[in-house]
Amino acid sequence: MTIEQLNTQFGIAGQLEFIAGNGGLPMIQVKTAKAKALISIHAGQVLSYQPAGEAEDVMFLSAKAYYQDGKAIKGGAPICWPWFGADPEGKGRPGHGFVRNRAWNVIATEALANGDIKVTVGLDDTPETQAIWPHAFSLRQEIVIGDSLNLSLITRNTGKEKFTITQAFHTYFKVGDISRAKVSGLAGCDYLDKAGGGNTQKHQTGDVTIDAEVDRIYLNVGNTLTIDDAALNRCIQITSQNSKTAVVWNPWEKIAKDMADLEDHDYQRLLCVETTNAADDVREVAPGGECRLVASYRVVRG
Ligand SMILES: O=P(O)(O)OC[C@H]1O[C@H](O)[C@H](O)[C@@H](O)[C@@H]1O
Repeated sequence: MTIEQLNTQFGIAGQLEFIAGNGGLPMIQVKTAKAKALISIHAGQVLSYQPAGEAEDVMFLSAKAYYQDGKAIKGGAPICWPWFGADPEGKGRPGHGFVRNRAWNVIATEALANGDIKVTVGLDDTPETQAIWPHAFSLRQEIVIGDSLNLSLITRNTGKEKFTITQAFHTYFKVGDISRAKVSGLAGCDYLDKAGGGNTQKHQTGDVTIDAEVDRIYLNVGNTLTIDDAALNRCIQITSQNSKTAVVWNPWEKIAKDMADLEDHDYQRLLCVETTNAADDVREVAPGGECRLVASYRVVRG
């Protein structure tokens, strides 16, 4: 569909507009009394979310991000699906699955009675996806933009055999200074430490602080985590549903330098705190069944 057709069918006057974004990719711009947001239809990915009255975006978006078919967009809230991390079957398929680098569809847009905007984007199986992952599915992301940002990722099994998935909202949060940021809510949890390519189980005591590469899958987590960002003088509260694992990732200096789609110093300004079903938190979806992963983000002060 052209931008004009998208606006005719799904635009909401004064609040939601389709635009040609970076790389000419179709994007959805939302501006309401409560917040503004930018959503890419490519990858079905929220790129930006800023509540009204806040000086800074909640999300980090790389100035060197790719905006092209076949590539993931570095920043915002990429969707890892139907696997998180390396190919679980070791067949050489791409890390983090195959939906973060291809076009999705707009399913619906709606202005809710409370002033929030709801956008639903989705992807169904095609012969191309069947060749990568031989299952029939309907994947939907419901994005509700208001005082908080609520993301629901809904997997429906439209085939005749059960399948299993792991998945993530691989969200990049913007931080003012990584050396003064911390994550609370994970004390007492065990985690798989994947930094440096390792995979050892460790135990978290106290808040998580970052002064080197961090790549961890926390196990048996609760449903509220908080990023305390002293430099921006704000906290971001992350609440989840149907998630027993959370990933904390920061590439630190060397890996950031080696990534073509990050500026050298970006590691100081980003922190991924990912709401996931990862590691042993594997979900089985029966024929006709569904699995719903939910993450909500809210800026909290004081
Ligand atoms: O660069 P990407 O493919 O987007 O992955 C970035 C990172 O994502 C996750 O957090 C993984 O745990 C990391 O191992 C990975 O390096």
